[in-house]
Amino acid sequence: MILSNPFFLVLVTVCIFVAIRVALYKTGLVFLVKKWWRRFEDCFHVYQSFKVPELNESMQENHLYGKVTDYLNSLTSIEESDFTNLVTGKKPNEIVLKLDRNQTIEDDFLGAKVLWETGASTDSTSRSLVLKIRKADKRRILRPYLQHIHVVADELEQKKRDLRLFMNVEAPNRAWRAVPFTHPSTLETITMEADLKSKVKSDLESFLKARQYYHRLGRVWKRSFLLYGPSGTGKSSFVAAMANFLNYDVYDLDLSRVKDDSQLKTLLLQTTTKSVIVIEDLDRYLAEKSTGLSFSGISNFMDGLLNSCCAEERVMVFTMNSKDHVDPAFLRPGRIDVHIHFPLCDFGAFKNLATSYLGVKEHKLFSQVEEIFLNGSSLSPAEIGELMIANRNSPSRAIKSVITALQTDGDGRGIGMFGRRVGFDVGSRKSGDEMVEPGGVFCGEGAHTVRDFRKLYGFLRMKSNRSSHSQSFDAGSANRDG
Ligand SMILES: Nc1ncnc2c1ncn2[C@@H]1O[C@H](COP(=O)(O)OP(=O)(O)OP(=O)(O)O)[C@@H](O)[C@H]1O
Ligand SMILES: [Mg+2]
Repeated sequence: MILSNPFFLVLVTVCIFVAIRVALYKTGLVFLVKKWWRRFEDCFHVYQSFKVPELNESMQENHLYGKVTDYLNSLTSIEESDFTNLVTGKKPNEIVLKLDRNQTIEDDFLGAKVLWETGASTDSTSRSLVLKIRKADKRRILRPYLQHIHVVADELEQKKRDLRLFMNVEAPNRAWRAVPFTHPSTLETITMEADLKSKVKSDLESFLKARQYYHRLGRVWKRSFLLYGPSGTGKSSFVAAMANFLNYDVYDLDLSRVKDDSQLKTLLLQTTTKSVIVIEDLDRYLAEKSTGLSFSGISNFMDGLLNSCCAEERVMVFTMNSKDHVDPAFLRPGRIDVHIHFPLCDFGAFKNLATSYLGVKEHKLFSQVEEIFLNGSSLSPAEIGELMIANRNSPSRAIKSVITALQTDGDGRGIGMFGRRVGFDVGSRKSGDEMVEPGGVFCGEGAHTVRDFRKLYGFLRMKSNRSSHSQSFDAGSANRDG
């Protein structure tokens, strides 16, 4: 009676399925079943195999083997492999997975499944890899798949390499001297508006992927940044952070060591791809006019006009304290693509610094600090950072020392920053745009407007209350600009 009841039968069947499923997953038998299923499925497909030996016929290294190995070790499916090696990576505490011999690893490409088998070569001394592609997919995916491996392996190689810092020297036979570049600054350690930081990040990311795009437009694949702002606001640290993010070498070009335009050309010619070329304090050089370099020499250098071989895949960065007195021709779109303003600290930046330097997100003294910032006082992140580092064992003491410094050294400096912020930017800045392509400008200014008005209000209040402070404001401002 019970057996003939359909509800009972359904219930029993469901229970049996659930029990089998639990048993399969709990015991790991599911992997065995998957393996058998794959073998069964493979019976209905014809595979074509391609061997990638470690050594070629003249016993030299086959570069493709290294690239494929790097590529396979980067696949997430390596974790599914029956046997993998765990080895230490380059970074401290990093552990990476590496395929062992006689393993099979699966990969998906354009909807097709491919298999890689690792094994010893026929002579059993060198190793080899075997790619198995279904015959039905071969024509469609083989070439693009190998191309894809090349691209991914090159990217991985780029990430692995040790960065170098090049400085121009006045030696007869060589233009640049290199030292290892180990600056610890990263985009994460730089205090700047979160929105602006993510814009810079995505700008750099899209630059890295834009080779075809630039070439289609007939443009050299390079991007130029202008970092401007008072001393100690993080411009140089940001250059290092950019280089670390891009994984590019840095060429630090000291213009005072360049005799003439032709030497400048030679220096550019001797830079390599995947590099950040930096000229610090360009405004100072242009103001001094004491070098043998001409306007066209410098602007051609900035354009990377010589030809694509020496300007491709480069990021150029120019830093300035102020762009007010710089000929706008130097700053026009195309010559400088992105302008980034590095202001003195406001309360938001102070809080970010307190979080990273002191580990405090909130503090009872913060309201007092905010009040002082609203009154127009400010210091550079470098100045505040130093006070915090010196007092890092006691956040209260650190914040008190910042308050004292703001009241003494920082009086009126924030107003100077404000004065610059409301001023019009270079001609390349289009109204309302924070970023314009090409020749885009993204400055943190737009987002600050409300805060700026509050600062202006604070400043006017301060001026009317304490007219004697107008002198210290001027001095602060002069200090900053000088
Ligand atoms: N925005 C910031 N975020 C985090 N640290 C900062 C920031 N600005 C400055 N610092 C710290 O202050 C120090 C000096 O900064 P940096 O040399 O980058 O300033 P700069 O703008 O290049 O100054 P200058 O115009 O004098 O060359 C660095 O040690 C850096 O860590
Ligand atoms: Mg600097």
